[in-house]
Amino acid sequence: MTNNEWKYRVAYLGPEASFSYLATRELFPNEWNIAYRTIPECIDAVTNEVVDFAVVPLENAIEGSVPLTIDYLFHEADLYIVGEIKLKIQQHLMVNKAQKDNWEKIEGIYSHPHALAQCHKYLFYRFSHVPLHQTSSTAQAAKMVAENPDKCIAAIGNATSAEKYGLVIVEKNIHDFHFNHTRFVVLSKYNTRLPIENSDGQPKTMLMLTLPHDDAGALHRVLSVFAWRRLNLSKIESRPLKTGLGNYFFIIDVLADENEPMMKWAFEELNALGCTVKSLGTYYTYNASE
Ligand SMILES: O=C(O)C(=O)Cc1ccccc1
Repeated sequence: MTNNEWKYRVAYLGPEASFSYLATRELFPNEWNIAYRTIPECIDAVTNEVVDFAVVPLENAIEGSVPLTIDYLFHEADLYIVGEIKLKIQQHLMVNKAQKDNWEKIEGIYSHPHALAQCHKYLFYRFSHVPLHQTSSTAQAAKMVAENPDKCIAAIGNATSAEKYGLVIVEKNIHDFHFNHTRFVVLSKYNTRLPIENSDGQPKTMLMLTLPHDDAGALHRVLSVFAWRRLNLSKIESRPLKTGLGNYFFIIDVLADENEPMMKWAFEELNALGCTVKSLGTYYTYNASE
């Protein structure tokens, strides 16, 4: 991505060695990557043009969508997805070197809520009596454990964070399901596309859609717009509109380019049906998983 005069500034959920950092480094190895404390701060940095891109987690294979990312994109931002990366996620239990012989007596386990949830069974069967504490990221948990050598506590995160913050991994691969991948998306203020090498060449378009109010069969009609045009959907999900119980918006991923004629006509028909549709743009996926 580097050209000679300009280094892109890329926001990620820090600190260094988080999974978001690993995803960012895969896609932007030579750029100027900047750590932020929360996902909304990463998104705001793009909106306010403090950075050129943000890399944020969107969906995990075990835990499902990252609601904070999806809701913030719908309610608070007006950005495009310009690329995607799929990263294999391996969660390990790690402690401070000073506590390495006491690790079975840990008094607290710290991590990002998604990481804690990905290890739910392990934690339930192995450490059911130990309080779990949420941190802003897995790397933040590792950093905190490193800064508190006197406390008998553990973090859950990746091997890079153990190395970076000088922790000892005491149990490897504690996530409950072997297939554990996360989709991270690259956000931009502009509807461009990252030139992703080694993508599978399959364009994908993410739509955010609201149905006309109280209209029986509305979702069926929306799906038929895609179905008879043979536009393949890879995801559909509803999220609360936050205007009252029972009010939702839909996130729909279509395996097609938004500029294809079939897609243009689909947008027209959706509008004619009374839907509000917003395309977050077409992008390609980089597969960093093994
Ligand atoms: O906490 C991190 O390291 C993140 O980047 C967020 C996250 C957490 C768990 C799985 C994937 C991403």
